[in-house]
Amino acid sequence: MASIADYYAGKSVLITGATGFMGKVLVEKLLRCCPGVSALYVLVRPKAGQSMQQRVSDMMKCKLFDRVREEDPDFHKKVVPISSELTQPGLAISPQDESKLVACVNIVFHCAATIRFDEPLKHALQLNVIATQQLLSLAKQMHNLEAFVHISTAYANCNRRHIDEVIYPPPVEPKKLIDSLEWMDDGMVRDITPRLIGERPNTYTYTKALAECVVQQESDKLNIAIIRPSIVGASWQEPFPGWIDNFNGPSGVFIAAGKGILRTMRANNDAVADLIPVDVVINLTLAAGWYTAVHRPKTALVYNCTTGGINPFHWGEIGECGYHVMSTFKRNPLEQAFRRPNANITSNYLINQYWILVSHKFPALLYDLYLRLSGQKPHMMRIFNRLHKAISLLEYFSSQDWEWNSDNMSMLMGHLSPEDRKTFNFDVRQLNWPEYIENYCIGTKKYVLNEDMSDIPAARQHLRKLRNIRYTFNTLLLVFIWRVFIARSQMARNIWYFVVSLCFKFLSYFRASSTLTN
Ligand SMILES: CCCCC/C=C\C/C=C\CCCCCCCC(=O)SCCNC(=O)CCNC(=O)[C@H](O)C(C)(C)COP(=O)(O)OP(=O)(O)OC[C@H]1O[C@@H](n2cnc3c(N)ncnc32)[C@H](O)[C@@H]1OP(=O)(O)O
Ligand SMILES: NC(=O)C1=CN([C@@H]2O[C@H](COP(=O)(O)OP(=O)(O)OC[C@H]3O[C@@H](n4cnc5c(N)ncnc54)[C@H](OP(=O)(O)O)[C@@H]3O)[C@@H](O)[C@H]2O)C=CC1
Repeated sequence: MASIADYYAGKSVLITGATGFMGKVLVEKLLRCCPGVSALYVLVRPKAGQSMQQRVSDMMKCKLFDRVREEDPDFHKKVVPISSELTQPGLAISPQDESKLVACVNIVFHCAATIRFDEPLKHALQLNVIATQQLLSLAKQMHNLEAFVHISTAYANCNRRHIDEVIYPPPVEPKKLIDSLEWMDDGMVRDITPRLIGERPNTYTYTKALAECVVQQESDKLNIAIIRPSIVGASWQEPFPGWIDNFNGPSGVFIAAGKGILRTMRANNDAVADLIPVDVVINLTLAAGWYTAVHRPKTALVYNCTTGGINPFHWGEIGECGYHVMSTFKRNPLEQAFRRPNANITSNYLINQYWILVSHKFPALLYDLYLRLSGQKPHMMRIFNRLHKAISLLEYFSSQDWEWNSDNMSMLMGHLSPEDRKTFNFDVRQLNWPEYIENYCIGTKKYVLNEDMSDIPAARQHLRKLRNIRYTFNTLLLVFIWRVFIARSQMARNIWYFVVSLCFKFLSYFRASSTLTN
């Protein structure tokens, strides 16, 4: 049987969402590990004053492509940008481009989506569901299509605790919802959104569930695979450890903790933190494309691409006295930290609220006061308000536990040759979590914040300065408390002397007993 790279040789691949986090890794991996691939057609829209050609060419200049660039300097010639706005009728693809795609595409990878948790329902529906429907219509016209791979999310069915590799009945028939929302104005849609999404936390997971249903409706006409990754994080191994380029999911949280801004977050210490490295997801996706095209399963196969059932890692381990994240950021500090990194995880709502007040709001207020007094514009409270909004949207996922069946992942691994298992490794049993989290944190510093590792001594010096400021502040606070509350009242003074003499007695006792033992 042909290896995965052999299978992709000579094939034309269509990719949506190629400029996104996962799309980029998919493009890079295909070009590097399937050098025989004929062409990658990437559907891209112009954005922020840049043409789609410019965007794709800028994308391929980024560090992620360094390895493939070294191996084949002409790699970019295989990437063919196709202008497309997925929210428009016909995906806004020109008739010429459409004919080209219909004639030559062999495999489709549909990665594009809005992944925002606060997306208005109409827009999430337009992009995540209607665009998927339109892409499927285009795919059905393709003369040589062998596989259609749809990227969903493991949280599409987060209203369930146990999630099998099946497509569950949708919360509503997608067509009915599309027809109803068409005539409603934005205000009306906003009002009924909570009723519609029901037990799901946001429009993202809701529309991704509807998209799966839309994909299933075409499964008798196309060879379909659905990939459901959990929380996609930085790369584990490829093209190098720790590659990440955005603030989504845990990345923003790690950065905020590393900057000393985030001090507390609500999570269930015993719940599984189902992170999955992006390179694992992409390796599985490419292998699933190969398997779908070669084996042509009778029904659409769903792959829950998760780690919890195989190599579980828990929120408590991330926050274990802030062990991995905090120690990494203390050794490799982020530049211009607000405070020394020291974040804690708690499942208790009240304790979390207390720390938000004491460790977030109070320092922000003090800092803004300092900025005001020194004639600068205050901004810290605004940053904290944004942080609290983001955290409140993420806490749903860090406070609960899900159990995903990932039999199809194991089944697929069983079908790979030993060589393919190495090249397209998605065996997460080998993942060493502390090492992964350390590389992840360093990756946020290097690739998201674009900070230079050579500036670490200066950043450490800054942390030392912050520690001295804290010591000075605490001493001043103690003196203030003494002067205002203790020095003025005889009773408070007596209690104070009592506590101090008790401490002194304990100290003398321990010193004496340790001298005796020696
Ligand atoms: C140390 C203890 C840590 C313990 C806990 C650790 C981990 C976290 C816990 C939970 C993670 C759960 C994640 C569940 C994922 C479910 C899986 C999925 O299927 S989907 C993918 C996940 N999707 C997301 O993560 C998207 C979430 N984001 C949003 O929805 C929005 O960004 C928002 C949170 C609603 C904020 O929207 P807002 O309009 O306010 O901001 P923007 O997004 O437009 O950003 C504006 C600007 O700011 C930059 N930015 C964003 N976040 C940060 C940040 N944390 N720090 C600094 N800067 C940030 C952003 O890049 C934009 O910049 P620019 O304008 O230049 O592009
Ligand atoms: N990141 C994660 O943690 C997880 C992601 N997933 C799924 O993986 C897939 C990829 O996610 P990820 O890479 O993180 O997402 P990104 O937000 O990084 O990328 C989204 C991609 O979709 C494109 N896109 C968005 N709107 C349009 C539009 N109107 N027309 C054309 N293209 C558009 C974006 O293009 P542009 O650059 O022009 O904006 C971008 O290339 C999604 O389907 C998501 O649901 C699943 C589980 C977890």
